[in-house]
Amino acid sequence: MEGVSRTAPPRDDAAVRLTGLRKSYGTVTAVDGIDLTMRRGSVLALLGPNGAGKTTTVEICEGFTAPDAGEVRVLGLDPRADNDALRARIGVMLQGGGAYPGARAAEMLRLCAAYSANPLDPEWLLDVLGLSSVGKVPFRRLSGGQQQRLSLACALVGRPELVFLDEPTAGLDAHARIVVWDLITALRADGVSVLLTTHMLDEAEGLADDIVIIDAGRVVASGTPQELTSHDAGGLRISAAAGIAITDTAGAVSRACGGAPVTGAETAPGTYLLRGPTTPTAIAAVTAWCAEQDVQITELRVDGSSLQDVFLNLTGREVRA
Ligand SMILES: Nc1ncnc2c1ncn2[C@@H]1O[C@H](COP(=O)(O)OP(=O)(O)OP(=O)(O)O)[C@@H](O)[C@H]1O
Repeated sequence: MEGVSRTAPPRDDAAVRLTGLRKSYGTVTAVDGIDLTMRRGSVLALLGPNGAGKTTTVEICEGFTAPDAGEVRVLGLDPRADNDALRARIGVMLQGGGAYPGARAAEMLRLCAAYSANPLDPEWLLDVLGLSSVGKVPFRRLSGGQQQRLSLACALVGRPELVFLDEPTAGLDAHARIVVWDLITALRADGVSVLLTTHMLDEAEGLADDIVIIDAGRVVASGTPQELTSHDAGGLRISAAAGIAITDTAGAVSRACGGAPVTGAETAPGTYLLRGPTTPTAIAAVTAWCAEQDVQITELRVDGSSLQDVFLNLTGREVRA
């Protein structure tokens, strides 16, 4: 309009931006105030134990689930209000194929490709994912791993700018898993943003630029794999009878290590973590103290600062709890 100056709204450069996201199902709080920013062109892994709220978060981003509260921006758009505009720009890996179970694999992929103005070549994608030989097989007759790979192909065939992958390698054999990892790496090199959920720490560590660990619907840690692991100093993990005086053990280790700070905690009955030095002197001090107290150690392990340890320390659970 002449004489009216319009200022374009600022472009949201994040692939995904979540602010104060909440979602409950009846009395169950699935997402309890998640804030998250995902950079465009990056791979972000959402990690968390079962029931942490990963799938709910992703479903909200995809526009399938409405949040109770909070703001959601995906490629700068509202996934529900702007669903049509967004649908053409994102790829979603639906569990179970999200398709007519009678459709043949290649047919299904071509159908998905037909929704896009500039799709990838479906035959090429079938080949890359090792599905060429089952192109004529109906979806329901494919093995679980083949169905999984076809779902991935359907998510990618439209050349999305951003793709959501909910446990993309769950149930795949080692070879297929590597194929999928290579594909995700290639997508990232092409500038595609990838948000994946996973229970596999090596997958998150190997693929992701950024990791967000969620537990009970909240973000408990986030950062690059290096940032997450460098904050955790590690320690000595001990298994012995329940109820030993672990603070005394910590004191003995500290004295042996020249007064270095050492803290001790019983993380589960009979399982202890001594945070502090993990040197041969520290280990010798632990075994000497246990010998003096007649405490039988059944396991003594040096915890490095692996993502597994970070995860365990933050959530108190193994990844598949
Ligand atoms: N449609 C639903 N109706 C009721 N409760 C639900 C629904 N979807 C999820 N929940 C509950 O919300 C919580 C979070 O579930 P969600 O599936 O988001 O977790 P998750 O981290 O993806 O778990 P998993 O790794 O087991 O898939 C769980 O307690 C779950 O039982």
